[in-house]
Amino acid sequence: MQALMPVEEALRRLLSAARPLGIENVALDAADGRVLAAPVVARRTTPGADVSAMDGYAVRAGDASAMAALELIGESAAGRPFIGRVEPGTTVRVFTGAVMPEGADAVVIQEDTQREGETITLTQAATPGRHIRRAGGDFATGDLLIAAGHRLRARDLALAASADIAELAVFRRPRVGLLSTGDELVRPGTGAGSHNVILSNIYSLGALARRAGAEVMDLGVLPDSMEATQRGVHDALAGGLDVLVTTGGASVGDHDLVAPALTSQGVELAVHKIALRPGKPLMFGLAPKRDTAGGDTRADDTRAHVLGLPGNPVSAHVCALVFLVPLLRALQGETVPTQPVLKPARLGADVKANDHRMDFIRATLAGDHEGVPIVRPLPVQDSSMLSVLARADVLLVRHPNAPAAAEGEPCVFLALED
Ligand SMILES: Nc1nc2c(c(=O)[nH]1)N[C@H]1C(S)=C(S)[C@@H](COP(=O)(O)OP(=O)(O)OC[C@H]3O[C@@H](n4cnc5c(N)ncnc54)[C@H](O)[C@@H]3O)O[C@H]1N2
Ligand code: MOO
Repeated sequence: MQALMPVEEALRRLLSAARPLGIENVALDAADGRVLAAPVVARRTTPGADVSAMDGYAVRAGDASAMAALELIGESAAGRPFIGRVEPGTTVRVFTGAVMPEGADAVVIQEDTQREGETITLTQAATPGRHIRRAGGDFATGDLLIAAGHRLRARDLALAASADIAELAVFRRPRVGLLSTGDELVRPGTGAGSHNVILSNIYSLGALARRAGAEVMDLGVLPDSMEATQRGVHDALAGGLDVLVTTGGASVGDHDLVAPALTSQGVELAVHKIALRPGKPLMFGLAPKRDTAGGDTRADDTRAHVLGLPGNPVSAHVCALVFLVPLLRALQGETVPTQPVLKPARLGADVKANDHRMDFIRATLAGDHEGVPIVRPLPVQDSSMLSVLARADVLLVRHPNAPAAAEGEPCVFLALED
């Protein structure tokens, strides 16, 4: 029997071929979830001046003891500073965010004062520097705020905006095509016969790919003929994709035509069959260079990445989590670990010794053992059963040839959702 390639080696080959795609500028409100291609550097100092942090009165701390009576000489509001100076014995009304008037070095909050006409009596003494936000306290012009390679979150967008930046340079979204194969497949909602299987993989793979930042296209279902599979692969590769994902037809049966069809279209398979359960028949290769003479002026790498996934829905999902999502992240310039990110847990049941395939076992996560979560395998592990996958919280990961382990022993798991 041919030795199967370890998962780590397959991932290494997949990621070593992935270069970040081109760069585009997008407005802030379109940048959520995109990966920065250039660092965000502050274009201003914030706050731009010393400002009040509270509604109250700007005073000179030296003459603002408790029960001091000060003459009110003006007002400073956010965006409308006071022109003038706080001299001894005087005060200026300030509001939150207002520039501190010259001469003042403290703010007494409104609740600690009494006002009678233009006389402000302090019921609390002022403390120097109290309730003042210093100029540049948040950041200063030229500060590095966010490094390139970072996936932007909601708060990063607000930070960039506050630094006077309206557009960000981000890596282009990968264009992913999903090509399904199998005579038996019909679309959901169309009343299929018992001999049919409902097309489901594109929905899980499409959602995972979109969440990982990709643009996803459904390229339809191919019948089980060599000619149709070759033509389908050819047409898909001609469509300017960055990643082509096929599902089904990956194994060794008479109808498993994807590997020969890919090879016939010039795809060099760097990975074919790996030591993974579920997901043994996985394939990965690079398509031939695209002919850019036909008007395709993109500057980035023109070789599409091709992932051939098994048809079994759980196998396809696990392969997408372990291979497709990291590939999409790498194509967007994110730093990606070359191994699945596994978290520690304790076993909630005995498990038997593993064979040579790395095993991703559908499992629940419940309770904890001294703060470490407890993982319990679900009783049925058939790679066709989506109800079991949906019921699972995590995938318990068993390394190749791991010995039997008892309830309570340490183990590791892969999260099913980010
Ligand atoms: N003799 C052997 N048989 C099999 C082997 C093997 O090594 N030797 N490997 C098994 C393993 S492991 C897997 S996984 C499957 C993978 O098979 P294929 O990738 O060729 O998948 P298909 O045969 O096309 O389909 C399997 C199963 O999944 C259903 N399917 C396919 N596409 C979809 C889709 N888009 N949505 C929902 N369901 C889909 C299909 O109808 C089949 O029921 O091979 C084992 N066999
Ligand atoms: O690898 Mo298959 O995916 O075990 O069912």
